[in-house]
Amino acid sequence: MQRTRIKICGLTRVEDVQAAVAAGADAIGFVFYPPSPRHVTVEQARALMAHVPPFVTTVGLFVNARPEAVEAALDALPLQLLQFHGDETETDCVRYGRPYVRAVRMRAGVDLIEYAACFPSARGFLLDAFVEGYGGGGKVFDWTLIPPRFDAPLILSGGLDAENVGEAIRRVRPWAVDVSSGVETAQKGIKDAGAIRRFISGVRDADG
Ligand SMILES: O=C(O)c1ccccc1N[C@@H]1O[C@H](COP(=O)(O)O)[C@@H](O)[C@H]1O
Repeated sequence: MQRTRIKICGLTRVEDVQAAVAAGADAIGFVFYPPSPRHVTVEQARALMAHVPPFVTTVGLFVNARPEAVEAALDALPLQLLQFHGDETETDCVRYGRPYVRAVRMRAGVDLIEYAACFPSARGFLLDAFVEGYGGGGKVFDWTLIPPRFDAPLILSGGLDAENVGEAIRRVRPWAVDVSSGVETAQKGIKDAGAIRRFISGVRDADG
């Protein structure tokens, strides 16, 4: 059985980075999108990333960012993977010459196979529920919209938490899962170490 990879996203505090790493996260996401309550500046991200050990992937999340903003982050930070979560085209995503995953905002009518064909350079597709404000909405989408045969690595997100992640893995069998709201305290951007541990246990239980 494949071991489902786990990304914890939207970290804003050192203690949350440490909690995610200690619990066994494979990847840590930083949100460079000013309207988000999880937004971090390049300087904040630099301080947080100093606590990420080797072999934990650092992911930079961007939403319709100006190229200069993405380049400034890439110049200053050891980002290993980019996550484009807005309306970026393939040309927008590929211009940095870095590995990236393309977020797909899932709702009725989205044809994932057709969508993926427009992004042949993507390393994988991150499926999130369609919400106003682009993402991090804590909303689950209809997993039956995912075609049963989909070749690229699929990262499932959107409203996952410790209670539903096991069922999500058993039904979708994604390459990875990604969570933000589902491991937070009542305050967006502030993670709950216990919720992170429970989420990761839920993934491991489903992996068997
Ligand atoms: O986290 C945010 O604030 C955010 C803002 C804009 C785009 C994406 C964002 N987060 C990503 O959304 C998905 C689902 O998050 P959730 O678990 O439902 O809260 C996830 O990939 C986050 O990284």
